[in-house]
Amino acid sequence: MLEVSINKTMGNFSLHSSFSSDRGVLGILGSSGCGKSLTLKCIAGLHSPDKGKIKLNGKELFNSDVKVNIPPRKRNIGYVFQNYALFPHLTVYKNIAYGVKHLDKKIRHDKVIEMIGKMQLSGFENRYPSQLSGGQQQRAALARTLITDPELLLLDEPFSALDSHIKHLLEKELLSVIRNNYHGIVLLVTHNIEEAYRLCDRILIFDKGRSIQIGSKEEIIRSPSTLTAARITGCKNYFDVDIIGEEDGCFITKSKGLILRASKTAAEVQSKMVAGVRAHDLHISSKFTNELNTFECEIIEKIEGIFSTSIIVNCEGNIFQVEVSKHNCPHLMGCKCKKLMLHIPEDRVFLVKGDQNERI
Ligand SMILES: Nc1ncnc2c1ncn2[C@@H]1O[C@H](COP(=O)(O)OP(=O)(O)OP(=O)(O)O)[C@@H](O)[C@H]1O
Repeated sequence: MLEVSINKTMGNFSLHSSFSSDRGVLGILGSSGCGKSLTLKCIAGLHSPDKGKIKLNGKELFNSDVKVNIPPRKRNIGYVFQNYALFPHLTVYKNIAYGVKHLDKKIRHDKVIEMIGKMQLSGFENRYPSQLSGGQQQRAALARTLITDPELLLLDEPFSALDSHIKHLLEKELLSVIRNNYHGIVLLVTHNIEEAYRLCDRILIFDKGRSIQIGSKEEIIRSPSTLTAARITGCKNYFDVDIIGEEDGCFITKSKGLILRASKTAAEVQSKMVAGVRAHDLHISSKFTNELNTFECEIIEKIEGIFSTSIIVNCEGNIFQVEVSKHNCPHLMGCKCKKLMLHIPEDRVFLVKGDQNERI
């Protein structure tokens, strides 16, 4: 178990990071400059927090109250950076052996060969980093870290230096390598919600130096706690609403001409809130229906993607983006009609507090 509760000021930036994580992959998500890497560096011991505590599997790594600050090399933490940080003048074999140079020669050799096999680098032992592909460099960097048996693995945007077409393949590969060979705690920093969703069990969201929400990925997508958390996790539709009543376990909300039902999930509801709904949770149809939370809407624009189309509609004065799969709704693609029915499932509408500072 990793427990972090730290404060640090760097120039005019203040970090307040507080979360805990057990085994499995925790994705750290947030916009640029919000303190993700700084948090990792504090955990690894490369920066010292001004105040707070860091505990790993019951061992105190940092505690400002009793002046504990274990040096980085004694923390038993593996750190893989964006650019892999392999030694350019050492071969793959020597790069991997570097982390266990204190071991007896024979034991060290056996360990390095075993790790080279696990990371599918057999045959590349004598190559230099410049003679490897991005994926091979990434696996060599991971091998060099995992050979030290770290209790915690920190991955700071390990895919950012790769082309997008091989990124997907390498993500899958990295994940299976980690799942098969590593059973500790993994923190993975990423900008990308899709990547976080594919690779992680839980997600931690950062905003302006603060950790603002942690939970299972399903929970974070279903119920973001703030407008920023909704936006960072890719929500396209949000609008101001007044809460005008309650009925059958739902809030009745009003936004311009739209009276919308929202399941009661928000912890604290005030009279004015922001309602959000994800583009892929909305349904549109050309057939008229009287179903609850279903409204007539007018098509403003269609933005065609490879596999799906974004349909922008005006519904009672509110603009919604709806994601429609081309495969499932081919009839909507060629549809020339201007009016459609928009269904907004009540259990997919979340309510968060409005904050003008959080608007884009
Ligand atoms: N050594 C430093 N000296 C002064 N300020 C720093 C230092 N390192 C980081 N910062 C500041 O701390 C803030 C957080 O930086 P951090 O690297 O943690 O961001 P991040 O969330 O990882 O961003 P990105 O996703 O762009 O890598 C930034 O405003 C940055 O300018």
